Amino acid sequence: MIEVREVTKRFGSFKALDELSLHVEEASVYGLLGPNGAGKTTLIKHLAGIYRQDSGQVTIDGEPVYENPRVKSSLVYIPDDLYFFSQYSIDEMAKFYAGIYPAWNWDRFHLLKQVFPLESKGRITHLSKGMQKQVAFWLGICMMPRVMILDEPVDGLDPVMRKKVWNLVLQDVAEHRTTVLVSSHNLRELEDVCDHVGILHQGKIVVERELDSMKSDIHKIQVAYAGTFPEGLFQEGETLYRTQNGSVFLLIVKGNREELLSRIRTTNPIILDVLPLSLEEIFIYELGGMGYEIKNILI
Ligand SMILES: Nc1ncnc2c1ncn2[C@@H]1O[C@H](COP(=O)(O)OP(=O)(O)OP(=O)(O)O)[C@@H](O)[C@H]1O
Repeated sequence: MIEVREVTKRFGSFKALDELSLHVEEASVYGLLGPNGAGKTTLIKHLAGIYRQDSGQVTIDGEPVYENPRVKSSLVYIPDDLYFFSQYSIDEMAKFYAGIYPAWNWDRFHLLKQVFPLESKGRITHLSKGMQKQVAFWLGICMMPRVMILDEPVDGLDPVMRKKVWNLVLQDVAEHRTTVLVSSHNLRELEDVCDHVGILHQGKIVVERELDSMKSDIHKIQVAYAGTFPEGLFQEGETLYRTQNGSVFLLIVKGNREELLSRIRTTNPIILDVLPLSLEEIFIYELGGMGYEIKNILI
């Protein structure tokens, strides 16, 4: 389990993380979203034990991460900018990691040759960016980590390989209770794999939600009336958004779906439809409701 408590990190006088708190349950996948410069990589480098926070705590399974070899030996960090020893082949890199990761699994390494179509004797640094990313996952998965920290993980991978890589990671979450934190700009990508998503903005988590409950809690409703809109139909805070086109109203409302619908029916609408709502729309309306400049937060 990953726990970040009131962490602040300054670079000079600039506060990159501002009393940030975050919690990731064991065997779950947490998606970290945010615009450029929000602080995602800075946070991730704290989780990987590369940066030391100015204040606050960063722990994994209750132990501080920074300068803690025991925690690091069960943690895999796949950064956006990968690094491999310049002369090493995949086989040589695997031998190197096998020597430092106690849970390294050679059977997995050989089995995964079927998934990653790469020549394991060639130099890694001669491979393309996407192929090097495949190597990072191949080796990372063989370390049998308890925690995986992934920064823009599938950036550079083709769609087929993205799917394969996510399948492997999610299989470990299900079978080995691996805990995953993944940063991305792509909400659509996170929607398929995460069970929690947090949005980071100017060094703070501004929204954090469990995806299943979020989707069942917010609704897009189209409704039309012969007369005027029955003001007072919704309580304060229930309506996140309302727009009117002639006699038709488009509403984004929070609450129990059946309860909301039966309440609306009592006002005798001439049209009442529930429309599909994407995760992206939910975040946009929620953030808008909180007074954030949405276009600056979600891309
Ligand atoms: N080593 C550093 N020295 C000074 N400022 C830094 C340093 N690292 C990060 N920053 C600043 O901290 C802020 C957060 O940077 P960070 O790389 O964490 O953002 P990010 O959310 O990962 O952005 P992106 O999506 O562009 O990768 C930025 O304003 C950046 O300029």
